Amino acid sequence: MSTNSPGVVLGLTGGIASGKSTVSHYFRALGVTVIDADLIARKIVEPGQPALSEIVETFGEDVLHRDGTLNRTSLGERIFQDADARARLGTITHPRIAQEMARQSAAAFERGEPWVLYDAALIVENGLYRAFDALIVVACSPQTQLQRLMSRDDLSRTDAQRRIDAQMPLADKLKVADFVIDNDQSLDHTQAQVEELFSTINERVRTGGSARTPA
Ligand SMILES: CC(C)(COP(=O)(O)OP(=O)(O)OC[C@H]1O[C@@H](n2cnc3c(N)ncnc32)[C@H](O)[C@@H]1O)[C@@H](O)C(=O)NCCC(=O)NCCS
Ligand SMILES: Nc1ncnc2c1ncn2[C@@H]1O[C@H](COP(=O)(O)OP(=O)(O)OP(=O)(O)O)[C@@H](O)[C@H]1O
Repeated sequence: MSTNSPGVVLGLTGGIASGKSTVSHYFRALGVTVIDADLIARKIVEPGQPALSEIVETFGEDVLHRDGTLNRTSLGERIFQDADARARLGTITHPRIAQEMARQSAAAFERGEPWVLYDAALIVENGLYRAFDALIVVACSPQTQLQRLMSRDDLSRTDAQRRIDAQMPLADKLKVADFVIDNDQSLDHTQAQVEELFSTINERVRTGGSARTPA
């Protein structure tokens, strides 16, 4: 997800179900272009796409529905409990996701937008945080994360915990954060933080061409 871009690109990350999409929604409402890795990850595995053929070669026909679409539950069961399988899937999907994210950010800069946001769960895991002008980490307590994941995706405690454990602990992501959004409280509380951060970023980009805290 290296950006190499002419404009300012911020990363937005955090653990599964920590609230990245929720935060993205509030940034979008303020007019920010948010480039969503999960959405792109879905598009690149549509029937006919080369990534889907590579997934079938690697994981077998069991990861397909009868109609030829990807069985996400089946692939999820394989990869969330097996680090090697996750790595193999990443070699198929991540370069393609990165390429499409770069294409979308270039289009936003062509339109004259001063900065864009990349929403992706694995920015820190993949060592890509240095490629961003600044990194926003969405945080909530482990209990909140587990409860929200179980209820959103209708998962058992064991399956939800397995998905959480497939990612780096929040504490490690916080170490490399430039900005933290606390999403352990109400949605209003989160929205207010996004609005304040939006002003801070705009001001820094306008005056310094970067979103980081000036040295
Ligand atoms: C395994 C798949 C099919 C499961 O699909 P499912 O619909 O159940 O989940 P969804 O795509 O909505 O992902 C939900 C969340 O799971 C987490 N997640 C997804 N892939 C991974 C992974 N390889 N490692 C760790 N966490 C992951 C992320 O927090 C993501 O936001 C899907 O997640 C996938 O294709 N993953 C590979 C692409 C990828 O790495 N995506 C992460 C964004 S870069
Ligand atoms: N502050 C909040 N209060 C109550 N519910 C919330 C709050 N923030 C998020 N949620 C809910 O928690 C769930 C997870 O949030 P969200 O989908 O935004 O997380 P995410 O980080 O984008 O997840 P993923 O990593 O799977 O893409 C959703 O059902 C969402 O509606």
